[in-house]
Amino acid sequence: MRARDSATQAAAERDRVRHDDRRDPTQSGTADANGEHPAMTDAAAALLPFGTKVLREAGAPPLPSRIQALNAAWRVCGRVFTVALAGGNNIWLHRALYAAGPGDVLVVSTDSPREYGYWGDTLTHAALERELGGLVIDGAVRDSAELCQLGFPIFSRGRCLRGAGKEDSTGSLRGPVALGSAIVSTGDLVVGDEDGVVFTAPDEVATLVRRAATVSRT
Ligand SMILES: O=C([O-])CC(=O)C(=O)O
Ligand SMILES: [Mg+2]
Repeated sequence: MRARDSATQAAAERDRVRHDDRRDPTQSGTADANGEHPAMTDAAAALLPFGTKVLREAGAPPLPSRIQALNAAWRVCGRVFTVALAGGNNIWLHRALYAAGPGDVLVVSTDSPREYGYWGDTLTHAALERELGGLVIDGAVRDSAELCQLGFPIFSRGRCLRGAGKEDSTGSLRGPVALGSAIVSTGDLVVGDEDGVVFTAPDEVATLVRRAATVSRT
């Protein structure tokens, strides 16, 4: 099977799973034939049953509201892998694809006042091949029709036609990144849905889940 065919099939399967029941931990995320979530950490699986609104009310810090799902039906939940980009250049995203692991969600800061389309269909096909969990970027993306078909969950500032350069440039992987006033670290957990994106440190997950269960009941 050609790589693109298998990536498209994988995306279709993810989309099917995601749409079946977006709040049921046995049905959401990237499930294998046994319904298991091999790429999802236990901490991410604990957050999976809750929407961002409940998690926010339970105390999870939000990312800036300018970062929204490209398709409102998408949901993302996983371990964070951070990427810092120099404005107008996406070489560190290409590097991140091969440094991040299955299930990881790339959380990306950019430092340019001008807008660029940092991510598109080519990077999405590579991310699907690498079984990454999603993209959260404080910047824009392009090729949006293809992105919506591929189903890889993308949360961004919207769309921009201007392409990003690929020259070697300043940037980093795995360091703390600032998205607005939120500081996100590799190993944090991130959840995104139609209302926005929240994140949490791993040692806060148990408390957050307890509070979220209470919020859900009230
Ligand atoms: O310029 C880039 O690498 C972003 C893009 O359009 C793609 O991934 O298809
Ligand atoms: Mg493209």
